[in-house]
Amino acid sequence: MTEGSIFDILRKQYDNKLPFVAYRKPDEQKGTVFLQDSSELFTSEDFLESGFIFAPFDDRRQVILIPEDAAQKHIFDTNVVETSASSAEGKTLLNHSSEATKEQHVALVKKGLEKLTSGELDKVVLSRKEQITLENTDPVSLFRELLQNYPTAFVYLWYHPKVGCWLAATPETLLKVEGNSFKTMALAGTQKFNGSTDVIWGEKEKQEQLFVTDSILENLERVGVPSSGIKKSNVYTAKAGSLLHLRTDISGRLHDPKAGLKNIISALHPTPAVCGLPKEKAKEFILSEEGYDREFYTGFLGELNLQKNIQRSRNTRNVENLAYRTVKHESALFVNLRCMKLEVDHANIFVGGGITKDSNPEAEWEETVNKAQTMKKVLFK
Ligand SMILES: C=C(O[C@@H]1C=C(C(=O)O)C=C[C@H]1O)C(=O)O
Repeated sequence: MTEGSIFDILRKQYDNKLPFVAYRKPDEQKGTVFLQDSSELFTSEDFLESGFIFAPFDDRRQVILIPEDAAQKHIFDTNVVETSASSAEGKTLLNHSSEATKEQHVALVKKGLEKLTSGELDKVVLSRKEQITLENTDPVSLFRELLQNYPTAFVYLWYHPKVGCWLAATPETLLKVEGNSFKTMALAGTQKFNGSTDVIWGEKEKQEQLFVTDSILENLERVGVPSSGIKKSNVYTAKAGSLLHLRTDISGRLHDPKAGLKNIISALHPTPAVCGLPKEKAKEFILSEEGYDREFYTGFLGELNLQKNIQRSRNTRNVENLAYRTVKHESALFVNLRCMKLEVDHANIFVGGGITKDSNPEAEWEETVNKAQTMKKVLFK
């Protein structure tokens, strides 16, 4: 499939109000498209189906599924994606955030700080929604811009006529499962990228990232993945667009991957990278105090139980093995960050940050302003 035609097909699907998703995984050249053949709203409860899932922050709400057997699948080459207009790189972006929004966010952070200093919470991720007025926005063109600007992110365009249209370039993996091995990451702590990844991190950032790592390890153990079977990288600095984060890679093995997917997802989601600690108390605070609906922001999305044929290695000594193919199931789920929801005449950008007792409300506001640039870069070009 040539890239020119795939974007035309996406536009047609969108104009026909039929569900679809187009995405490209981090650092990959190939993108994938699922085009659903009806406007039915499918859901997943146990994560046993195969397809592409789209899950909200609040895990009591329904998870949307594009089932593999109700969709056409295409692979396309993102390497040749050229955008017609000039690149957004280096443009001065308008800051549409009003003082009122700033005051509101700073007040929310201060409220969070009260719970942190009293010891009720150890960490809480607080966020806001920013509305940007748009004219004649073509989601497919925005998707192309995202592909070009963020090669190391998971970039997607997702649409369902009964739910809405979402795009993102997210740096965060929730869970990758291949056969019986899994990978996840603890990503938290933010600073602006100023030309080098060799930077110094403050105690606040180190602490908030450590909360995420420790909580992931504890929760995995709780669902039967012993810490002895888990590998953990050193903490390192990871670049995401014009931001830097602290990151730890975590990997291990599952006993029964397909049956255990629901278990492991509920152990991870929402991690303290997007919710807080203790999890339920932080979630309660977010739902009652943020004052808006996160919807799918800080939820997760991606490939669910897709079949992959694996040809056995040619190096094997047993020549008979060459005839075998093993079938493995793979899931690749990402946290929905650096995202926006497109409406008829505006976009909603969703941004937040982790608050600990050492947070400075003004600095937390600035962090959300910086995070909003990831989407603004493709909106204001
Ligand atoms: C909540 C967001 O990002 C998360 C919060 C971070 C932080 O608090 O430093 C960093 C990366 C993400 O885990 C967001 O982008 O909106």
